[in-house]
Amino acid sequence: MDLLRATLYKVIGDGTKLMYNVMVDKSSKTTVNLEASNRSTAIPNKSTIRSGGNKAPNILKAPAVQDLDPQLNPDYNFDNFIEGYSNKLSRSVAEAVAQSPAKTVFNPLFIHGASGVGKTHLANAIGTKIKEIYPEKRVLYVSAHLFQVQYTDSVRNNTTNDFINFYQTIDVLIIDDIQEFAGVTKTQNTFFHIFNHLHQNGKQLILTSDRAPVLLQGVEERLLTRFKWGMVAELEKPTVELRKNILRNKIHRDGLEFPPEVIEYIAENVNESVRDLEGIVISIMAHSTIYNKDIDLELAQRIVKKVVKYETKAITIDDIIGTTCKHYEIEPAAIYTKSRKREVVQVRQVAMFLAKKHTDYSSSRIGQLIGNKDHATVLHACKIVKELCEVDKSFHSDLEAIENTLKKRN
Ligand SMILES: Nc1ncnc2c1ncn2[C@@H]1O[C@H](COP(=O)(O)OP(=O)(O)OP(=O)(O)O)[C@@H](O)[C@H]1O
Repeated sequence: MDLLRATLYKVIGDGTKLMYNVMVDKSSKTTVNLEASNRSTAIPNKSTIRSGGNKAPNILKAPAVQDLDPQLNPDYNFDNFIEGYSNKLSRSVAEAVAQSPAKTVFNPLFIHGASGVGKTHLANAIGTKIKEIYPEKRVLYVSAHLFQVQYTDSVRNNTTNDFINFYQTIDVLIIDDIQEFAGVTKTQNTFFHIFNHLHQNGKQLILTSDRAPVLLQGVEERLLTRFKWGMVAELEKPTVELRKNILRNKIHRDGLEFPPEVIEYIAENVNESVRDLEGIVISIMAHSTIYNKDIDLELAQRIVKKVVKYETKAITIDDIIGTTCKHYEIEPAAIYTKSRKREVVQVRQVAMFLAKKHTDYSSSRIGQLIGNKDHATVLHACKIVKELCEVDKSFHSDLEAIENTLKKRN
């Protein structure tokens, strides 16, 4: 008793009251699961509760709502989850679940999408909102990885019953990155039982994954079918408009000011993940502060280039001809004619210049492919284009526009 008391005071707090009840079932040699109210409990003084981080679920602590740290990130809420076309559906469903956990048809709610599109944010937002509206609910956010570690520990320590009992007391269970369960059969099996228990008892499950259920290889079919019982909602890659809004919001929240063309540039070129957008804002801010430099397009371009993998799919002569003709509004067929019309000649020259700059073809080959000319014509075209660029602003910006279109075609 003394040892137990001293340990409880140390771990939970002074004055923790220990109540226990030992039942031994000699006939079956199995552990008896008791209802929470009958089970041994240790109720800490409210003033001395310490956040244990739910690292290893402690059955002694399980029944007290106020003693369960939901492990939610309060920075991830609905207020700062910006809505756009690509996440509208998922966000609406998430809000419905937050308003009425386990009372909608969205149970389980399975949110999937590529890395950095906001799955963890949205899942946390649901949990945070539920805690706001229903403080008495036992909400728990846990990564699939941590769930698996806890399960493995419980097997090692022979406390798997406690582990399962603990999870069966949760009202809203959020498991992030469920794809991590692939290939770990025993964890899946245990989760299957927890899932069934919670679902049958009217508890809400929220799962996130980097892929849709049908693509989750290494996850048992019986789990996959359950994942599809409720709502499978995809968070798509953010559209350019959403990226702009997220950027503006972040910049505003951080008390910064970025010129509009910088926001446009970042939003147009960083199109995979919101995490990348946030990283770029931080890098730009750091560079501007450390080097005492204004935030301008040039700085943004330098930083974006380091972060974004420009897929350098080789530019072809056909790409160049197509883009240049489109820009100058002439038919590509005109390039291959003998026409000496000024506009056709100029388009040929621009195409030759761009081919020299962006492809590895020799001048003779470029000449052959663009209007069947010789290599001297190609070199002459390059010289003319360069000279024109230096003296004619509008010609220069035409060329830049064509080059930008060529880069973006990837
Ligand atoms: N719509 C949004 N509005 C505001 N911030 C967002 C939005 N979507 C994502 N974010 C932010 O982007 C970052 C990455 O989001 P999050 O971690 O939720 O992505 P994820 O899809 O869970 O990624 P992963 O699969 O790699 O874990 C977070 O800082 C998050 O706040």
